[in-house]
Amino acid sequence: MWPKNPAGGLHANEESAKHLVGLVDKMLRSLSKGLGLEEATLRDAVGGGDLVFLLKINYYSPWPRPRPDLALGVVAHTDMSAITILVPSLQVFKDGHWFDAKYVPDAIIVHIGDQIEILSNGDYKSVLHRTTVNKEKARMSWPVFCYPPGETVVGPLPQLMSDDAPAKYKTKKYKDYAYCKLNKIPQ
Ligand SMILES: O=C(O)CCC(=O)C(=O)O
Ligand SMILES: [Fe+2]
Repeated sequence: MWPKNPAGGLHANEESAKHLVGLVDKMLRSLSKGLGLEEATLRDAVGGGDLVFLLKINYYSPWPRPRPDLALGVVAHTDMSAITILVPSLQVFKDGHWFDAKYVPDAIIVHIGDQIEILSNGDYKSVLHRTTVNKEKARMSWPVFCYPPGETVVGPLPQLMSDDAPAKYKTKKYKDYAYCKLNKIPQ
């Protein structure tokens, strides 16, 4: 699916994919530990070695109209993935305000996606984010969405639930979650 041009593009993509797989593995281990669980818990819950990595290329053309600050590239949303890896230059919502996640050379952003929020029964929050447009410059972003195979059943982890902490989310197949999200049907 990867085009032959630009030359070297395929190689660069394969190399970065290798690093990404390792990084995501580390992140999921740390996130599991943060919940007081076995390191492999979240990774196993999102499909283990079958976790899907989807690279999406976004192109935002310049917006040479009055008040580009009022136009949005992508409206506010959370990602339905487990986690998303991308380079910062978007806005995230925290404590009732939008903040610029400034570009820091060599840094990446890791979004918690909906599936990790569900598995953690709300202990981790799927980040609400959006993108803006620029008057003169086009902008591109290359987020990688990491999500479970469609048949994977995702719900709050039983280890995290008790009489005091009942399930806050439904348990369902990822493909059914994605269908509802994409079609704006309540989960
Ligand atoms: O363009 C970006 O930086 C992020 C895009 C985004 O949030 C998405 O594609 O889900
Ligand atoms: Fe997003």
